[in-house]
Amino acid sequence: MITIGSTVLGYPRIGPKRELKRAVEQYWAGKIDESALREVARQLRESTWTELRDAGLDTIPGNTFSFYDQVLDTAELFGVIPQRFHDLGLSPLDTYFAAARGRGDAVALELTKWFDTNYHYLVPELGPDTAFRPAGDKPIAEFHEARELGITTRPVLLGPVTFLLLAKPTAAGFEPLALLDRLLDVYTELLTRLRAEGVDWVQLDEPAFAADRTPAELSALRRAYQVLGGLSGRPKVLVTGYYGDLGPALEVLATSPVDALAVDLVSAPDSQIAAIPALRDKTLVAGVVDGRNVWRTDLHAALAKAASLLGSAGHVAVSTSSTLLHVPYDLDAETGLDADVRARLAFARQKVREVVLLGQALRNGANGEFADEAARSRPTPRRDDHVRARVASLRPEHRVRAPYDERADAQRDRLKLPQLATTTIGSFPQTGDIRRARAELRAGALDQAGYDQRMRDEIDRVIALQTDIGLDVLVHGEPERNDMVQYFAEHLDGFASTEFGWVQSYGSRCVRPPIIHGDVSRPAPITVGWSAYAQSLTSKPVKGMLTGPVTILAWSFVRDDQPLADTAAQVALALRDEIRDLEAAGIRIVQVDEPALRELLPLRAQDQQSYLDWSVAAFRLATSGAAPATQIHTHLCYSEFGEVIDAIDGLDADVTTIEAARSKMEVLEDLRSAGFSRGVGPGVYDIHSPRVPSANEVAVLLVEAVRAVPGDRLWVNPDCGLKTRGYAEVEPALRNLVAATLRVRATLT
Ligand SMILES: Nc1nc2c(c(=O)[nH]1)N[C@@H](CNc1ccc(C(=O)N[C@@H](CCC(=O)N[C@@H](CCC(=O)N[C@@H](CCC(=O)O)C(=O)O)C(=O)O)C(=O)O)cc1)CN2
Ligand code: MET
Ligand SMILES: [Zn+2]
Repeated sequence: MITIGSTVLGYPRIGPKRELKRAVEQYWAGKIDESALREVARQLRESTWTELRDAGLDTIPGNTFSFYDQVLDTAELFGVIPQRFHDLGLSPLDTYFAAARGRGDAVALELTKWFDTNYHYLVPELGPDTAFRPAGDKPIAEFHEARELGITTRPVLLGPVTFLLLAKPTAAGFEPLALLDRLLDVYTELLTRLRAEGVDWVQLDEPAFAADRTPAELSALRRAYQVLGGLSGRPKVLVTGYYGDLGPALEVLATSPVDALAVDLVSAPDSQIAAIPALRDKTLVAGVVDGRNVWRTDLHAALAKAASLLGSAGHVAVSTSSTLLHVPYDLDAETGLDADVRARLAFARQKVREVVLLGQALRNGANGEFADEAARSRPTPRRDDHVRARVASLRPEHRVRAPYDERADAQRDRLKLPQLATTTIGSFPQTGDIRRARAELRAGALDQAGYDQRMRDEIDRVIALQTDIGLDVLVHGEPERNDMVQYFAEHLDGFASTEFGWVQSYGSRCVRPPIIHGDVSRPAPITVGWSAYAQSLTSKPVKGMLTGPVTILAWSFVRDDQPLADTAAQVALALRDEIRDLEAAGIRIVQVDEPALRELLPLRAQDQQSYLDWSVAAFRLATSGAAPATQIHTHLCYSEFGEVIDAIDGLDADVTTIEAARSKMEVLEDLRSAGFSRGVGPGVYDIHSPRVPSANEVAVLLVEAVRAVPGDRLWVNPDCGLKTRGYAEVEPALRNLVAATLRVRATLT
């Protein structure tokens, strides 16, 4: 019998030194050709497979590589890249990239959050006329490519039901799930072909079932795996449902004719496994090594967890709780980490070793290597008694500001802003010059004073440009920030930053999530010097710019020895002090960004209220020390916010700027029905696209917005920061934004 043994459910693919990011961006820039790009990709796959084999895993996932995104790969595989991209007449690879990034009038597929992670996928567009066809052979080609190296892989595919649930309908009222039978036909064809090519096992990922699902969706799952499990001449099928508890889907899958199920025992330790007799015929892949965080596994506890399944399943294998896509490659690449912090960490490569040790121990009992690794010391997190005492002494009044009306009056008198005040979200383009300056500082080719001067020069330029364009509330442009979370992490105690800990966020864009390993405090002001410098250049208000506590947690690896709420309160106190210092330096408006507020929302409704309670409380703790005359803004993006609209109201920010351009201002209706009565800035410029909106387009959106929000509470701004764009687009777009505002403002009384 072919058993799974020890395995991982997926692996990073951007390259240990971001080789794929660099190659793809060079290809887009016309600096390398397709064959050079494909060679980089091939080498990355080869080194991944060889590394996983040499580490001693029993089975190795295949098809985990992607040039951009695995959901887009699936759409391509089944021939449903929308026609507008084929009409461009490009090569298959360029058609694929056009769908990812847009080209000319062919607007890109929508990019959206992947479950509760900081990864973003491209949303397939499906309609009643969608016809699937087996259009690609990526999983098959990569299977052969590995086999030629003597390595047998288990191709990983996105499961059919999750694929449909992630898609968006092209016609109102259409449910992509109605396409299930058509889609199962092409999956049937693919599985049959994979078997014929020699594939023993395939993995079908159904993470959509870690969230609440309707009875209709659960029966679609049942139907899908009755059909696929019932095929003759198919590979063995492993179905995964990671990022949480499978809930009722576990029984559905257990009673379907598939061979193996992977369960996430890290996020959902109390799963109902023992109560499901049907699992006795199946292989259970026990996800006991955390695939989403960077802490070393407690090997004894993990082994006990896996062993406890032995009576419930026909066979037990050991694995990660999810794909390893969300963790960095290799702890050994880091040379600057504190030894006590390092001793608590495991990145992808170290997690593979943990899985191997656990697999061996489950089969043959713990060996010496297992015992050594399990016994290796695990230093306790750094304690800061001052911070702990401060958090313990918090009272409800530390989370309440003066009533909004009172604040609004004080702010109106102090700021004297026009109706439809114009502003931007904070960052201006991160040019090659800015990044090079930072790289030179790191390399020692530029000293701190020289670096600071380059940043001040950039702030001079950005303030002058905004003044010339005629914006009302200015920003300093955030040139000094490598990333809106990492930058704060580098200036707070209790955080560690990595040098090479890159994790894919979308396409070629990566982040280095910081690690919150101990109690958090602020040794010195962080942003005050930059904001005060920018304010010294202009009489218009310059917004102070901070990242909020929820987003800092969401985009970091967070200690798991205390509730997130406690860590959030510590971060919030540091921000509260920063706001006080900004006020003292003459800053009149402070924006506290919370783009990840929606992202961290738990997948299951039963867990959501307690999350919303602590996250809103953390934001209020951060901001409520501000004087009534200080205007607090917040900014939200990258999600549909309808579901959390009450929480947004609960933030009690004076002004909320929110992504809206692509959804044609739908959020205004959500805000209105929630009785939201403070300032709002629905984005009128889609910064995710290189397209420059015309003044007319912006005016149309504004005319709609003034119907919903009175002019003195309506703000005009782009959807998000401008850091990923170039000046060639940003400058005309902002000029059009201001022109449109002046036009619409003139129509107001
Ligand atoms: N953490 C986080 N998550 C987020 C967002 C975000 O802004 N931050 N935004 C949303 C969308 N996600 C995004 C994620 C990444 C980027 C992004 O632009 N990332 C940059 C890296 C940003 C960075 O860390 N820059 C560093 C390092 C830059 C770099 O690559 N330097 C070169 C050298 C510089 C040169 O010579 O050009 C090198 O190290 O080789 C810096 O500026 O210092 C990239 O992948 O290109 C944008 C959006 C949601 N999630
Ligand atoms: C992803 S939200 C970004 C907010 C930040 N202030 C910026 O403008 O870049
Ligand atoms: Zn944003």
